[in-house]
Amino acid sequence: MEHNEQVCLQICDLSKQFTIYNSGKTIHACQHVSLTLNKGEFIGITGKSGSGKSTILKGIYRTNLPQTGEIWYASEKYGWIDLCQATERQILYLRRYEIGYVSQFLQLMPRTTARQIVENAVLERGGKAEEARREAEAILLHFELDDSLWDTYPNTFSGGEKLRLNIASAMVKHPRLLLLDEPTASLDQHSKRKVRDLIELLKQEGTTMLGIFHDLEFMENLCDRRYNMQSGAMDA
Ligand SMILES: Nc1ncnc2c1ncn2[C@@H]1O[C@H](COP(=O)(O)OP(=O)(O)OP(=O)(O)O)[C@@H](O)[C@H]1O
Repeated sequence: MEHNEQVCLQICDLSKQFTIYNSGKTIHACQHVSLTLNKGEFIGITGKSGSGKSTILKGIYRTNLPQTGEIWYASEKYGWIDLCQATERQILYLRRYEIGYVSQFLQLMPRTTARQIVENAVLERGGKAEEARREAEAILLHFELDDSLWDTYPNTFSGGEKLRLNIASAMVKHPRLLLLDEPTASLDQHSKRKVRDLIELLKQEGTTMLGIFHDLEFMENLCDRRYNMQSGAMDA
C-alpha cells in the first residue's frame, strides 16, 4: 500500500461484527468503512445511534479487533503500521506515547488522587516531576475543578467532575492522535466550552483528532470535515 506523507491515519474497508452468543445473532457494527485523516486534521464522525461510530474508534485504539480491513497509522516510532496487525507490545507503546482516547467514562485507579492522575499522565509521556506538578495544576485550574478536590480520590466526584478530570488527563499527554468518544456527553455548556478551548489549543499544536459528538453545534467550526456513518462518505 502506498502512503502519503500528509496522512496520519488511513482506514481501509473496515468491517466489524459481533456474534451474540445466547441468540447466535450477528450484529454488523460497522461495514466497509474507509476514511483518510490527514495530519493535524480534525474529523467529526456523525451518524445515528448504533451506526458503529464508537466501534471505529475502538478499532483504532485496539479495544476491539475488526474482522476485515486495515487501519494504517503513521507512527513516530514504527513508521507506517497497520493497527490491526500490530503486536500487543506495539499497541501498549502507542497508547502510552502516541494515541490518546477519551470517553465519557473515567478509569479510576485505586488510591490515586485527582492531582496524581493528571501528574501520572505527564510522567508517562516522559515529563519531569516538576513539569508534571505545574501542568497538572494548570489543567485542573483550566477545567475549574475545585482545588479542595485536587488531593482527594475521584470515586466520590460528580459525573461532570469525573469527566473534566478524564479529559484533563488525556489532553495533558499531548498525543499525536487523539480519539474523542463523546467526551462532553454529560457536561454543562460552561464545561463544554472549556473542552472546546482545549481542543482548539490542541489543534493549534497540530494534534490530529477523530471525534464523536452528539452535539452537532459543538462540532460546528471545530472539525475540518465530517464523516457520515450512514452514507460512508464525508458530509457535504
Ligand atoms: N461488544 C459488543 N457486543 C455486541 N454488540 C456490540 C458490542 N459493541 C457494539 N455492539 C453493537 O454494534 C453496534 C454499533 O455500536 P456502536 O457503539 O459502535 O454505535 P454508535 O454509533 O457509537 O452508537 P451511539 O451513538 O449510541 O453511542 C450497535 O448495534 C451495538 O449494539
